[in-house]
Formats: sequence, C-alpha cells, structure tokens
Amino acid sequence: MITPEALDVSRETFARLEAYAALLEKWNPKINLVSRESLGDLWVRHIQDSAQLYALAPNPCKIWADLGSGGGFPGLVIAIMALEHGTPAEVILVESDQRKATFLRTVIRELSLPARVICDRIERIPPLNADVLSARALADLTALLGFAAQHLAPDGTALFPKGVQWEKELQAAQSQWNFTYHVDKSLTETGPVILSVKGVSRV
Ligand SMILES: C[S@@+](CC[C@H](N)C(=O)[O-])C[C@H]1O[C@@H](n2cnc3c(N)ncnc32)[C@H](O)[C@@H]1O
Repeated sequence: MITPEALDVSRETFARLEAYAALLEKWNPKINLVSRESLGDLWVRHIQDSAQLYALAPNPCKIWADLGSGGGFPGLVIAIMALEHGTPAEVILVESDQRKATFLRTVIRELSLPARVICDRIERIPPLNADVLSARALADLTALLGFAAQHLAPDGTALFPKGVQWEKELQAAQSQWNFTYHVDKSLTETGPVILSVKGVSRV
C-alpha cells in the first residue's frame, strides 16, 4: 500500500484520495471508469501516475483544464491536491460521456473540490484559456496539440503523459505544429514520459 510520503501529500489529502478511490471502486462495476485489471493497482497506475503531474505545473496557476477526464485522471487527483495548496484555483474537467460526468460531479460534491465538469465534446466548447492543460490516454500528440491550440492560454503549459512511443508521436506532431517541449521521465513506469509543451501554433 502506498503512503502519504510516497505521494508527497499530507494526511488530509491522502484521506481525500482514499475517499475518491472508494467511490471509484463502488461505481466502477457499473460504468467502467478504469479497466478491471488496473483497478487492483489503482494507487500506482492511476493515482500516483496522476499526482506526479502536479509538481510539473506552474505554481500558482488559475485554471487547469483536464480533457477527456474519464474517471478523473488526472483531473480529480489534481483538484484534491489543489484543495490543500490553493492552486490551481479551479480545475475544469471536460468529459463527453454523461455517466462518467455524473460520477465526476458526485466526487466533486462529496469532497467539496474546487472543480467543475463540462459534459461535452472538447472540439465543440468555447476556448477555456487554461493556464495548464492535461490529457491522459486521450489521443495521439498531433490531435492533443490541436486541443491545446484551442484551449490553452497564450503562455500556458500543456502536460501530456505519453507511452514508450513518445518519440515517434513527437516526430509526427512536428510536421504539423510548432511548439517547444520538455521531457520528464514517468515516476511510476520505466519508458513512459510526461511532455510539457508550450507555444503551440500551426506550421
Ligand atoms: C481512455 S479514457 C481516459 C480517461 C482518463 N483521462 C484516464 O487517464 O483514465 C478517454 C476519455 O475521454 C473521453 N473523450 C474522448 N473523446 C472526447 C472528446 N472529444 N470530448 C470529450 N471527452 C472525450 C472518453 O469519454 C473517455 O472517458
């Protein structure tokens, strides 16, 4: 079992993460928020994997938008950490699936999190002008940069966890988008990385 120290969070934040995990385990059989096989490793595969993004974001920041939040990774984990630190001021979770959006709203309400849900498609909503944009397991980098061009503030940072094929995705994306990037190795797995991206514009 993972500890508050391993996640670098207080006992209060850890207790909120436990409450979130309990809700997720309760809802998962009905709406498949995470795969059944990864549920056994929820704390490392999903919670710690999401929590590591927090330290890579500019601090303080106002709006953090998480696209395709699903069961709340990383958006709800970030909102739980924001409750303790006061930053980001607001997390916006964009999720087009009604049942998942209902789950996200339930966790937000039960834990009084500084977050809200937009239940719609990313492509259809007005620009979010986010200081930080995250998207985990949503699309390839070329598509994600299109979302960043739409929803990131001019000086904002996008954080994209990527698997072992990240260099190939980067090469493909560079033929369509201009951007600067920084690579951090994932703390939870060997091979995957987190790309921090800024200054996205069309080639
Ligand atoms: C593979 S899941 C990943 C969920 C979560 N980010 C995670 O890492 O566990 C992708 C989620 O994005 C949502 N999604 C996919 N395309 C979307 C779009 N265009 N607009 C809004 N949500 C979308 C899906 O409904 C799904 O819940």
